[in-house]
Amino acid sequence: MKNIGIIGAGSMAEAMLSGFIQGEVYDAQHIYVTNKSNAERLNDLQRQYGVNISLNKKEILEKADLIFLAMKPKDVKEAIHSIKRYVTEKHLFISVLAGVSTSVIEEMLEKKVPVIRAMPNTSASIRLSATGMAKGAYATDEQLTFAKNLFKAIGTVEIVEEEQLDAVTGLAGSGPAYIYYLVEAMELAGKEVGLDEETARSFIIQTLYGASEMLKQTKKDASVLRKEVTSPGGTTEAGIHVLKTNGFKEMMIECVKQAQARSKELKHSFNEMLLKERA
Ligand SMILES: NC(=O)C1=CN([C@@H]2O[C@H](COP(=O)(O)OP(=O)(O)OC[C@H]3O[C@@H](n4cnc5c(N)ncnc54)[C@H](O)[C@@H]3O)[C@@H](O)[C@H]2O)C=CC1
Ligand SMILES: O=C(O)[C@@H]1CCC=N1
Repeated sequence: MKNIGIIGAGSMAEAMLSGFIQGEVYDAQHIYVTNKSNAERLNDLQRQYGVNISLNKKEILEKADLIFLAMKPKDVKEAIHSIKRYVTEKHLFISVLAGVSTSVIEEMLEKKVPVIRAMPNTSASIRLSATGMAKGAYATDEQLTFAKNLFKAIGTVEIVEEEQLDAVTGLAGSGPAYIYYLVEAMELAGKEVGLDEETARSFIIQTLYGASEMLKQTKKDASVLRKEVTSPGGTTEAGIHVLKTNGFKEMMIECVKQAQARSKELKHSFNEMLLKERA
């Protein structure tokens, strides 16, 4: 695929194009970005990354053969309506939209277009995304392999059943935000235990990084690694007791389940919409 077109120039789009450029997967000159009408945002992206920009959807579809859909789910219908007349057999679509199934996109495009769904996260911007991926009815295995290799350049990729993408969204698509929220709490804790902001932040980042690498490199269960930290009657036990007695695990499970449920809600709302339109 020579050129990519990214429709929707927001947080996820920027994370991906940044990763593609950093990973030398696509030169900026081969990336075309558009959004609904925010020329200033597009100019900022062009200044920062050197990508091509245009508010002319026809131009984007003519220039690019690989098209990323990266608008919010609520905007997908209008976005697809604005491009479908320009879609040809040269196009392969990769959608990163939460909760919008490939069949819905195919129906909105009114063509048997190859569509692949990817659920990355914003760590793609530093090429450390965790991406789940599934192909639609008209995408080939070769196209799925191409898409997988593309996202492997900006992190890890797991091919899943499309039905599992709601779970992937809840766990990993939204996952960075849970960690950032934990860090916000730890930063407040650092302040309350008498550390200045910069010192606390430095300790927190290294502790998170170290724990992440311990999980990755030792391949030990988190419960085992936690026990290795927890001296009987020591400081860790005192801290973990607070988490246990306040339902920390139960809250995290519910957090992920609610995010998955929202992804399913989005999916069902689009299916309902299409059913009504067919009627
Ligand atoms: N932000 C994240 O961490 C992740 C987001 N996603 C998915 O990526 C998509 C975008 O999310 P964000 O980047 O956070 O949203 P965002 O609001 O930052 O970006 C959305 C972009 O779509 C553009 N847009 C809206 N209507 C359009 C139209 N008709 N034509 C062209 N562009 C249009 C907007 O101008 C905006 O630039 C969502 O579907 C979300 O589910 C997926 C994984 C992670
Ligand atoms: O919050 C959202 O809906 C998007 C999808 C996964 C992460 N952000």
